[in-house]
Amino acid sequence: MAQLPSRASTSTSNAVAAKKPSISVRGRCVPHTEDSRFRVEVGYHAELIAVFKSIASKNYDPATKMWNFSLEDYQQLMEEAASIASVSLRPLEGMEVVDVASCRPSNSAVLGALLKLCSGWQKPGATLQGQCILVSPNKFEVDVGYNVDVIAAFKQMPTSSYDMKTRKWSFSLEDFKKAHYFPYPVDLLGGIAAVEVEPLPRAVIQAFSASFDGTEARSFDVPKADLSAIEPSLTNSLMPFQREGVNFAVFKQGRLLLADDMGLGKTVQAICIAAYYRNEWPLLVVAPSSVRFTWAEAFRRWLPSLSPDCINVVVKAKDNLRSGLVNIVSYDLLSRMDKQQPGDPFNVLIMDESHFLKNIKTARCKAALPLLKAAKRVILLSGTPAMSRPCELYTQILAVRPNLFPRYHDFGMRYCDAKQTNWGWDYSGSSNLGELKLLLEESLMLRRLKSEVLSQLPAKQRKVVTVTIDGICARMKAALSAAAKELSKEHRNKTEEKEALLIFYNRTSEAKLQAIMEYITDMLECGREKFLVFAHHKLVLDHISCELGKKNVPFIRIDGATPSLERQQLCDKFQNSAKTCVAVLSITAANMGITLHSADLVIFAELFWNPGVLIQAEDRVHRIGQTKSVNIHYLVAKGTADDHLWPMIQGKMNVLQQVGLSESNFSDNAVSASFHSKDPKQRSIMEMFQRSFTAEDDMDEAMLLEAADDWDNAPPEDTS
Ligand SMILES: Nc1ncnc2c1ncn2[C@@H]1O[C@H](COP(=O)(O)OP(=O)(O)OP(=O)(O)O)[C@@H](O)[C@H]1O
Repeated sequence: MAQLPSRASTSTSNAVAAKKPSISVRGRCVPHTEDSRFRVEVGYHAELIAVFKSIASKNYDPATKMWNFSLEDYQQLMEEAASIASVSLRPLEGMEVVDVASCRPSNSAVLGALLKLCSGWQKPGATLQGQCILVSPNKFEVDVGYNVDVIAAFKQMPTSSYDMKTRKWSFSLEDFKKAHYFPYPVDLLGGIAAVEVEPLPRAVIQAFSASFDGTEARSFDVPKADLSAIEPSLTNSLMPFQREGVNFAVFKQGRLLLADDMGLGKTVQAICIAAYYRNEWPLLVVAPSSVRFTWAEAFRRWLPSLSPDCINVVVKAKDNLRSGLVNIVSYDLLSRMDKQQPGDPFNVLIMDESHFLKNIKTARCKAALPLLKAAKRVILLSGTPAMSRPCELYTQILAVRPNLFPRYHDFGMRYCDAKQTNWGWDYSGSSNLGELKLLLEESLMLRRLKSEVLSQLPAKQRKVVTVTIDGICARMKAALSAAAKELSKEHRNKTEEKEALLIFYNRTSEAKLQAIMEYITDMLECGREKFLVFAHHKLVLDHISCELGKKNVPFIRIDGATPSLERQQLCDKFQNSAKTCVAVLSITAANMGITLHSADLVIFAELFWNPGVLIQAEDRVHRIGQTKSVNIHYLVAKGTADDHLWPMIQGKMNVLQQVGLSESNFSDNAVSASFHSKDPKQRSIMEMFQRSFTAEDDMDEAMLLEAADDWDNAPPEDTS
């Protein structure tokens, strides 16, 4: 049996002395040629480079192979460098010395040693593997199988506690310092050859350094920002939670992911945060193309002192991206303006609907990343930062805190349940979601739910309405069952499988046309004054519009073909005219950036595979200003692709809920149970749906949308 250190032998001084990290890289800060800058003369060290890259004012000089920075960032750089145990930087002469010891009394040694544990903990011969997981801001758990030596080691920890229910041991972070207890359990277990315990990730240790230390202010003690320089008409309009949002942003030095629920006023908060940094403008707002003009309108409303001439909405790729004090551009246009980008960096950047950045391989993300890297203030906005799974958060984390997870693989291993497959690594899963939620909230994300901050906002009621397709003609029935049969076959490859799914989805839209219109007619006849109808296929949108026209029902329609400028006018018409009672909306083109809360009913004529998009669409009515209880009706037809889409939506939603990114629960509806098919053949189709639509979602979406367009452009089939 391995010899365990006795409690007496782990007195603080001995343990720390024994574990004192050795410094492998020494460097120094010296004044740079340019005024108000300094450079760091130091040899190569990967972690230190990651710190350098995270500093807003960084600049690399290829001639000298040295990094230089603005003096404004001196304190931040020295503090971050101090947390790397093996690095020592001599302070800048003549500058106020950053007394790391006084910043983090006794913490830096502990922290440095903890960070050192993040590498080299693997034991190739270990037969029992475990993992440390953060379970609250000051507590972590060790998830490891039974081993008598491990239990003995755990019992030596002063704060250890055993949960009989979960059968897990947990320990306090803060007591590391308080109890002068060192080393960490991973080290304590170091002597047990058969056991390997993965420590907390480096990002967690850095983000929660205050908890190890217990002296620094934690983010819930966010100080009140001084907003006196901002025009009072704006600051006085802020609701208390919005004011807290601005405080948080200033506390985080203007770098954050504001992930408030849809409709909580992220726009006004972002404008106020940007206004706080007004002396660093020009400002760039990157938004989906459909909401560019809504942004311009919001600046005029909230910052009336800003001359309208200063607002530049970019509409063509050859327009000047930098001609205004406030510049607004769409993601797609930005990716076509690459040539213009080498210019002065934008110091202040707002990225609306930042989940648009979820795939690093897309042109829009590639175009945005250099701007994000160069910007000093990065304000990301999204009510749904991840639409279906944690890997979608990575680029947003990288944009706000580049040094938290410089390597995607590390993030993937920890939070995406990364698995090696024949085709490479698969990061589409999820793991340690509780820890990820804590980490995001501590380091970069602020998310408030409507239920928390708007007690007066009425509830949202969801209902699954089973519609029948019994009335469809025999030919269509045959086509639908052929599509279902085709899907249940063995497929040679994923492309074939997806094609079969698409055909089934498209056939479903045709089959539902009649039932959808019957339901809408019922709603009109039973006196529903105003409601939204969302659909995905053009065929369905056209059918609804045409039938409403025949019935002389005034309606508006917003789809992918509606010009951005017209969208706001149509919304105003719907909001202000009592006569306009239906809004016919495309799920993909009208799910964001618009307010239609004069209605209190939303009907989904079709389902969509991405639950984030559905929730966004629902929240066009469930937002500030809504006074009535909101009803959402999902029309689901048995015997169609809906049987499979609905359980898939529920599954994805559960993952988002665990990471705190959705309070919406699609599974609490009693009706939903009936959509889990018991037929083993159908079940396998459902699994196929899940498989096909979980990997490479972007590709799927593009492919699906394209396929749906092709389908829509084909002559409609007889629906009688
Ligand atoms: N402090 C405020 N005073 C008055 N109206 C407000 C305030 N904050 C927000 N609103 C209004 O609430 C509505 C929702 O705000 P906004 O569109 O900014 O929400 P959001 O969080 O960006 O939503 P989404 O994520 O859906 O885009 C808008 O009509 C906005 O004008």
